[in-house]
Amino acid sequence: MEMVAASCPQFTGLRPTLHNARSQPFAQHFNSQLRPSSSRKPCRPVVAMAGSGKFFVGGNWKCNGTKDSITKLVADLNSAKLESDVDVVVSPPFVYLDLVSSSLTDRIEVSAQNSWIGKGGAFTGEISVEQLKDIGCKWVILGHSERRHIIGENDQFIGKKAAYALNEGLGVIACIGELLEEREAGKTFDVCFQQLKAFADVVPSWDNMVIAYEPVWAIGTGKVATPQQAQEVHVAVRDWLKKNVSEEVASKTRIIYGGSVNGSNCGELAKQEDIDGFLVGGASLKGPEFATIVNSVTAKKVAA
Ligand SMILES: O=C(CO)COP(=O)(O)O
Repeated sequence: MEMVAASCPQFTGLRPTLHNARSQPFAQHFNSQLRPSSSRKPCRPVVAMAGSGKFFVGGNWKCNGTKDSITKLVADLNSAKLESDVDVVVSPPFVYLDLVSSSLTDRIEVSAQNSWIGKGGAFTGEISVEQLKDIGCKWVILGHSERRHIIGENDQFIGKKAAYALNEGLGVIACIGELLEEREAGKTFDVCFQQLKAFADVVPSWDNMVIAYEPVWAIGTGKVATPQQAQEVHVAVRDWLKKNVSEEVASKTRIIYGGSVNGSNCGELAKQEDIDGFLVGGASLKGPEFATIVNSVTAKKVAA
């Protein structure tokens, strides 16, 4: 890490220098359920490394797996050799969270794929932040494009979920990214900035936030963004944070890339200065390949 700190600005804090409103009334209704900001508890850091600039790799298992396949995946992860200077998180489906959380090595933290917007109660089918913490979850993925575009969550609803989770002490992996037609219309930055702003408007702190840039056209398609395409957006996101939040948040917040990352393309992506890790879908279901992606931090060190 020392060699990296000496030569790579992104590990020193001296960095050079992207909806669907299915039901606005639904989101508005729950706005009123949130406590006013003045009565919120200050954000409790759950993970000491958040904001440290450490490489971050998350595995989003989405709606995949069975008890048998997940038990095997956990065994593979438990025996994998992982570079030490990487934050590693896996995100199983809700029903397997407890199983994973109780059988996975402490080396890897566990994340949920969603959380309720406020305190639990009469919300059929939802899972509260309090319940996630109860079973050892440290993180939650919010704003994933599948929830934005398939389930219909809008920017404000997602922002409020993030604010609630952060206030209650969970780390948030906040996803942003453009659709193919938005990219082709030259709106990539506009879309990402609008999604970012919805987070920035409400979150109490960026200390436990990781931003995942996931171009929707690259998710599950095998069509990975080129390292240059990803780097270009990561730089723009960092610049937006610098101008609209603070220089410190811009330099400390990890911006990770997601979209068809695999064991073969991770090295070239990791070398990009502003790519601070990955959010991996399909390839995270294979323990050895996921380990290769985690260990792509070595490519970053060499590049630095
Ligand atoms: O959506 C993703 C991670 O959240 C990326 O999925 P894939 O890696 O399967 O493209």
